[in-house]
Amino acid sequence: MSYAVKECFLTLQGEGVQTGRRAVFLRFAGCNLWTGREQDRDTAQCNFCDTDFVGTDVEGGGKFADAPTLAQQVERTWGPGTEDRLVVITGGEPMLQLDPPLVEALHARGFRIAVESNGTISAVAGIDWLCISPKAGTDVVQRRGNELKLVWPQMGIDPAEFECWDFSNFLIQPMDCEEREWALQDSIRLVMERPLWRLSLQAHKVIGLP
Ligand SMILES: C[S@@+](CC[C@H](N)C(=O)[O-])C[C@H]1O[C@@H](n2cnc3c(N)ncnc32)[C@H](O)[C@@H]1O
Ligand SMILES: Nc1nc2[nH]cc(C(=O)O)c2c(=O)[nH]1
Ligand code: SF4
Ligand SMILES: [Mg+2]
Repeated sequence: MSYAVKECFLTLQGEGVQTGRRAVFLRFAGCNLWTGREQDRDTAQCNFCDTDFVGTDVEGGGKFADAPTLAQQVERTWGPGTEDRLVVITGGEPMLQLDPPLVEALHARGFRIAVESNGTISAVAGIDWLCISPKAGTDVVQRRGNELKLVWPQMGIDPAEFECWDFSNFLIQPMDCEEREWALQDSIRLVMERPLWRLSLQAHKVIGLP
């Protein structure tokens, strides 16, 4: 299978339990909950997205004919060193494209594979760190993973409904939006009330990394 990649770049993981780790970000183009066009945002199933995932035009992006070619691009982006290699596969929705051959090709090059997914498509086997971020009104089928990261606030979602799902970590991430100060304060309130949850700030935005 070929892969449509928006961008591929080196940065620090800015979200969740792995915050601060050096990682190659592989961002796939396309999502099943929004077209990515601003004129469709209001009617989309997910309408607070902070990411441009349309096209294959940014640094390291493009169409990749097969898994080894794409894994080679990830390896090139990591640079020298074979220790502690980490790739974070995101999007758009990565589970539209991530498949067993790509998992195998990345593992063969010594990468641990982290994935950021909305959970509406079952995750492929072999992922080393799975982050699921549920969106209100969607059918989340992937109810097991390493971290559940809920962007907050979202109308029509009660965090309590996730607490029996099979995750090792539960995170609340304030929504980056016009009302971000209110989103932060309400996230703090929620974590204070429900100590199972931890606050995830988008550290990369604070320190000015992509
Ligand atoms: C751009 S999404 C791509 C991966 C996947 N489609 C998903 O939604 O999990 C990456 C992460 O950013 C989060 N996110 C998106 N928009 C956000 C916003 N405005 N504020 C805070 N987090 C946001 C998502 O919930 C997800 O955890
Ligand atoms: N530095 C950095 N960390 C991130 N963690 C999750 C991201 C995403 O867009 O999926 C992201 C991102 O876009 N940049
Ligand atoms: S599901 Fe993820 S990529 Fe898709 S629109 Fe929502 S936050 Fe953005
Ligand atoms: Mg991002």
